[in-house]
Amino acid sequence: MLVQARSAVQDDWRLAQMRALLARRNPGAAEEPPVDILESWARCLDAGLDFSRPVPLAVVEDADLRRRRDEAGRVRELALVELEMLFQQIAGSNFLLAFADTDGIVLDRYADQRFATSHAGAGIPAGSLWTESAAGTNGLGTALACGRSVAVNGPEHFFGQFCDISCTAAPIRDADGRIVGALDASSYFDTRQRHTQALVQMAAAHIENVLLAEQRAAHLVVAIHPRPEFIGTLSAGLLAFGGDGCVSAFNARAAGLLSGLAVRRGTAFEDLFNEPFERFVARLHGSGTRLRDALGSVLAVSCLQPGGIAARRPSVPVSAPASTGRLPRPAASLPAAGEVAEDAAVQQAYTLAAAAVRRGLPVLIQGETGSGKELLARHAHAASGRPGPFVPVNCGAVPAELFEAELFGYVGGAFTGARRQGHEGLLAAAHRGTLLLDEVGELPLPLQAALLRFLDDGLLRPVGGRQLKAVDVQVLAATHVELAQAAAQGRFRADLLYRLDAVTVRLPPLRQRTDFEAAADHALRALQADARLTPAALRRLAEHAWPGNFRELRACLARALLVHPTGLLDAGDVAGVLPPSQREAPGPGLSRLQQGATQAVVAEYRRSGSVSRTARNLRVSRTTVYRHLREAGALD
Ligand SMILES: Nc1ncnc2c1ncn2[C@@H]1O[C@H](COP(=O)(O)OP(=O)(O)OP(=O)(O)O)[C@@H](O)[C@H]1O
Repeated sequence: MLVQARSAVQDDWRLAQMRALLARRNPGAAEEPPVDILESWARCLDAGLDFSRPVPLAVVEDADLRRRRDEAGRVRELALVELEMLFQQIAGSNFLLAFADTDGIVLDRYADQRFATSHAGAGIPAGSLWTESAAGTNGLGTALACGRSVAVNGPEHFFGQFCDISCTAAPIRDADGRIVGALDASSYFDTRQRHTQALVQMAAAHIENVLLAEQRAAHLVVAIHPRPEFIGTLSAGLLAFGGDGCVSAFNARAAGLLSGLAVRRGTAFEDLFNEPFERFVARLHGSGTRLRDALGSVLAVSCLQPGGIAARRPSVPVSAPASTGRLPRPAASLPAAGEVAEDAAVQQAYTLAAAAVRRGLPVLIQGETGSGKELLARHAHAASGRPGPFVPVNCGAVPAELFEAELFGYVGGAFTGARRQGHEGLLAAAHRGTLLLDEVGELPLPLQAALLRFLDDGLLRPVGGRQLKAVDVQVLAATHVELAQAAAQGRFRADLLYRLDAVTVRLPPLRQRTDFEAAADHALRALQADARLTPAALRRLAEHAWPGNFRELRACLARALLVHPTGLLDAGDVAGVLPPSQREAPGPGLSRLQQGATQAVVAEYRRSGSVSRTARNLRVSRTTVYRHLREAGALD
């Protein structure tokens, strides 16, 4: 395969050169370089690249980047959700994740703060071009060129300038088997992690499965695996069949599980399995169907999508997705009209929470009071597609001694004051739905143990009763305190924290949101449809720290409308209803609210690195930023 057109002698010579160079670059490496790397080096040499003369990284214009993002459409949407999931899984390990289109151009990147600002991380901006012919052997370019997942470790990069990073990338294919993009994870060579390649491959495989089902919506899609418990996981093979009984799409796992048989688009069902297609369809159940392949192996089969075939045969029910559920589901749920979510961090929180609940993972929602945690939880429930109800419970509002009975239910006469007929409890009420444990940090310690036990086995033990009851509940938890800190201080069980925070989403406080003006405008119009804030009033509101977030904002505006029923509010009008400490000129002995505002300004200044950016992001004047920075002694 390697440089087939050349003579064997030339090949040997070039191969020896490449091996020698790789060995010189990486003297510690004992192993022979992988064949994908050697082949890639050969392609780079054929393309006329010279490793001693690196070319500058090419970056497309903003307009081109925007057009490409639009064109990537659904694949990009799915890739962003996967990148967010990956980001959570490998967070903190100093890496960068990227999605690139088929031309090798990075459309989106997610990075650890540390890596993003490092020399290597800053070298992989959105819009940068990573084909082999432009950047030599590298994760994205090489995965796109060879059509397989690859890891390119440090010195295996063709150009020396990338030798301190490691990339692992996987191409994404659509239902027709065409490459439609690629995912990549890059980190410093010396801190690379072994499991990253598997995670990236799994993310790409999941996108491929969703594309297969969506692009063959009118076809029968089945999952196959030798062991029924693996149906519904990423190890299952997927096969789509058209009405003619021929394969119309398949994933790589299906080809692997049916190795030895000619799995191709167009192959007839009967060439793969020992049964006529029509008979198979007639007896196909949601799950638990068995099927013998043409080589005699028995497979468990489950119908994921009946397609048009169900219309002809109403006897084909769709199996319920397993809780590992990496199966196609509706698109991510973003807030509805009337709710404000233009801020990128907020949108990311919504998308991530939706992606997590579709996989049945617990989600921990972190955010200040009134920042919209419950609203986000309601959206996550809607996105999960679970048929049961959404049940919110405020862990701080129920007296500790009654909480166990509230949560797990009780049998009649279990304690003084108990109802005669007993009470089913909130977890039972949330069966097949979602339970939100709001202010979960307030959960009394003994109840934390009971909740942990429930999360482990899904069984309810009603107070005073003996009978266990199995329920299916998606648990979400919300908190305004840092639970990790509470766990370190022994106020919260660390093992419960690990169960609840499989995925953590953070809602930014109102003062850090880039959509603050829209939020204020929306809150005002919800109170009085024809009311309006002047630009000066908006600026004045943006200077306030809003420790109570949306709730405080609404209360302030309601007060302003009481005083000014005409509804046209100027800076002075809103200043008049802000808490007193916010109206005074700042002086020594700052109030808590002022301290909050100062902290917010300092945090944003440290994050963005400039006074102008801080002013723009927080929507306050540069003078205000300077004032707070001076107060905090944060100006050099
Ligand atoms: N993005 C938004 N757009 C418009 N209104 C919002 C938004 N987010 C929250 N709100 C409104 O703000 C109020 C508080 O929201 P929510 O109860 O979800 O906050 P929370 O973080 O759960 O509060 P707490 O910590 O006090 O429980 C609600 O009335 C909600 O409708």
